Formats: sequence, C-alpha cells, structure tokens
Amino acid sequence: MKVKKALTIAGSDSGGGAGIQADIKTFQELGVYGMSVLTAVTSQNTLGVQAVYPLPPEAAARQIQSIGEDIGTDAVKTGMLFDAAVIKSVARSISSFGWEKVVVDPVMIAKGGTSLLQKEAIAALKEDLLPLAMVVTPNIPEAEELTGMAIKTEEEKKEAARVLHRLGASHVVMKGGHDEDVEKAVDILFDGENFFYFTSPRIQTKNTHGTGCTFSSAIAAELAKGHSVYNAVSTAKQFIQAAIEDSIQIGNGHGPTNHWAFGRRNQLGGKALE
Ligand SMILES: Nc1ncnc2c1ncn2[C@@H]1O[C@H](COP(=O)(O)OP(=O)(O)O)[C@@H](O)[C@H]1O
Ligand SMILES: Cc1ncc(COP(=O)(O)OP(=O)(O)O)c(N)n1
Repeated sequence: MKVKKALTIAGSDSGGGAGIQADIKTFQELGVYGMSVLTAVTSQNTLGVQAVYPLPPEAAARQIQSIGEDIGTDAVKTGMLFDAAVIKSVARSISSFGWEKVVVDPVMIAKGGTSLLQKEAIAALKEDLLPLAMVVTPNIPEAEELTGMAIKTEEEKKEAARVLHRLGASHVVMKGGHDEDVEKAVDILFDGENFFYFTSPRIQTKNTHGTGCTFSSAIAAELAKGHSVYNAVSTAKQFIQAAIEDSIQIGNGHGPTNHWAFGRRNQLGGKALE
C-alpha cells in the first residue's frame, strides 16, 4: 500500500487537545501516516499549561535524522519550538533533507497565557524558518509579533501578509480566530500576488483548545496528499469548522476540538454528530 506521510515537529500537550497529539490525530483522520519529532513536553490540560520541559536542540536534530534517513516525509509541519537553538537546529535539518512542503505554525502563547516561545527566539523564526515555509499560519497576535505592526483592519492584515511573504514564506494564511467581535471567522490566504478569503460562521463555544495546531496540521496533511495550497487551506478550513462545531466538553476549562467530526460527518452525508 502506498501511503502519504506527514511529520509534525512540535511540543507534547498531555491533555491531548493541541501540540503533537492534535497533529497526529488530524493526520490520521485525513488519511496520512503521521510521524512526530518532540521539541518539548508540556504538562497541560483544558485549564492551561502547568509546566514546560524543553528538550535540547540535538534531540530534535537526531529525531529528524532518524526519520529523514529511513522513512522520509511528504510534508512537514512545525508547531511549538520554544527557543532559538531548537528553531535553528530544525531549520538546518529540514534544509539538509530538502523538504519543501513545510507548514510553519508560529506558536507563541497558549490560550491561558503561557509562553511557548521565548521572546528572543522570534528573530530566529523570521530569519531561519520563514524562508523555508511553503505556508505560514499566524494568528493576529503572532502576526503582530513577527511584523512589528499593530493589526486591526483588513488592510493591515493584508499588509502584514505582504511583509511575511517578503520575509520568505511563499504563502501566508492570516487566521481570523481571534477577531471575536466579528460574526464570521475569516482566514486570508496570500500567495505573493493574490488574496483569497476563507469564511465560515463564528461558533460560540469556549472549546477551542488546539484550533491553530489542528488547522495547520490539516494543511500539511492535504499538501502531503499532493493538493495545491489553495485546496489544502480550503479542506483545513472545513476540517476545523466541523471540529469546533462538534467540540468536546471535557475538563473544566477550554475543551478540545473534535478531530473525528469532519470524517464522520462525511460518512453521515454532512450531518453534525449527536
Ligand atoms: N469560534 C470560531 N469559530 C469558527 N472558526 C474558528 C473559531 N475560532 C477559530 N476558528 C478557526 O480556527 C482556525 C485557527 O485559528 P485561530 O484560533 O486564530 O488560531 P490559534 O489557535 O493559533 O490562535 C482558523 O481557521 C480560524 O478561522
Ligand atoms: C504543546 C502545545 N503546542 C501548541 C499549543 C498552542 O495550540 P493552539 O492550537 O494555538 O491552541 P491554544 O493553546 O490557543 O488552545 C499548545 N497549547 N500546546
């Protein structure tokens, strides 16, 4: 059987809603063989992040080497990288294997406010990783950090996308999950020339833990299958919409999105799950 493969380079979320766990579940649901390179272990649940245990940069390099020298991958997604040394090590390893379908989710801060990226690592993210990105997927606060711009209006979002494209990312998706006063969740894709809008109804729920991780890993899975960036983002948007609509009420804080909703709905002809 010929399978497509995707690799996530990210941190572990013990609660299973974000990080490596969200990525692997998404890969599986989208029919892609998932592999993981761990950069940090977090003690985390629906209430937030209780502790972060970063791994040394050699650990990431060695794991990537093990995968690259034997199995290979059709696409890569990066998530929580925590510090500059890990970012540089990951960028070197990705370049050395010549992997091109790279989705960079520039994870900075978890929902409860815990930092998942050191402030001084932002320069490395811009200089070392963005030039390798086929797609970068910032939320608005992340785009503000990366560009140094205050982003409020649609024109500012488009200008930020142009700046990130100039920094080397071939496609930019400006995610609209944080525009809570807007009725729709609007993500804007920029390919260096044109802007494309992906719009869905905003779902009123507190269970949005892991939305960014799930969205970016869905893009990586679709790229691994050979789809265009536009089609990959389009499927990822449908995947995350279903995952939030059918989100899971567990724990006492922000519950996780539902990774099996998209596939099960397709089996049920589009109906929401009971
Ligand atoms: N309440 C919501 N309703 C519908 N879509 C949402 C909602 N919140 C986030 N999204 C979508 O989830 C994806 C991740 O966005 P976002 O939450 O901004 O990322 P992050 O988790 O990195 O902050 C985007 O496609 C965004 O439009
Ligand atoms: C280990 C780990 N990686 C990334 C995140 C951030 O996930 P995200 O999808 O942005 O979701 P929220 O944290 O905003 O719920 C994380 N929390 N943990």
